[in-house]
Amino acid sequence: MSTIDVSGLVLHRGGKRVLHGIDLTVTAGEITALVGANGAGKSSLVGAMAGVLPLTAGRILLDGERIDGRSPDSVRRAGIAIVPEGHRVLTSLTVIDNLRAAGSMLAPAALSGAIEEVLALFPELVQRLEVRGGSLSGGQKQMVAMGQALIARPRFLLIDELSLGLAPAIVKRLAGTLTEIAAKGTGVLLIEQFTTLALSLSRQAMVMERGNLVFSGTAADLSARPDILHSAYLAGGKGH
Ligand SMILES: Nc1ncnc2c1ncn2[C@@H]1O[C@H](COP(=O)(O)OP(=O)(O)OP(=O)(O)O)[C@@H](O)[C@H]1O
Repeated sequence: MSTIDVSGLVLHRGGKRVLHGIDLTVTAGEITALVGANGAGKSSLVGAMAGVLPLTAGRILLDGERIDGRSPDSVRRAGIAIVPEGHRVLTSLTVIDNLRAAGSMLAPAALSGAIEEVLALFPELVQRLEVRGGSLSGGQKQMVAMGQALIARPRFLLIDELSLGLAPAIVKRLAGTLTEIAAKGTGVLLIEQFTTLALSLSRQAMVMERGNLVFSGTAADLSARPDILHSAYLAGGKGH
């Protein structure tokens, strides 16, 4: 079974220690939820796993091979793609050019096959291929952002906030696709502010509090422990 294994991950940002020794495993073919208050360190963790933020200490293994210290591009080529917070797309490029740009490392035949696969997941985009990114709705932007991450057929997808700023109907629709992506074998690490949604989609779940993991187990076990979530969100100072 394909896995990402993080151990002893310590990270500093702006001279401040923000992750204090994280151990976790993300497994292919399922969704793992990562929840916690604002500032708990979720984005920092995902940034470190994607090669964007350099570790102070610790290791990140992809199928047993070390990937920490590699560039974001190299991590991506190894099979880990990130959907950054805020459903960012290239606003002046059309939808099709956003997808082409994300797949520029692929040979032309592979690229058109990969674009077809993305459009099969997000058929709403078919009618909007020539629309500029900046003119899309938030939900459509998130589809493009997810499509960009999926274009290189990653083994793992790290999603920093699926639902932020999106209408509930769109979130539900995107959640369905996420389940489909995981069922096809991709491992998904899902940061999500709506814990009920995150836990309903996930098999495993983790809770972060002030740079530490304070829970790691099944989503079902966490759902039965509202005290853990309550205290994690209070610790952040901004209740959810
Ligand atoms: N660019 C940065 N430079 C310095 N410190 C940062 C930077 N970004 C975040 N931090 C700090 O890192 C810590 C973790 O923040 P991080 O954004 O990873 O948390 P988060 O759980 O993802 O929260 P959010 O949901 O608000 O994104 C916080 O103390 C934050 O102030």
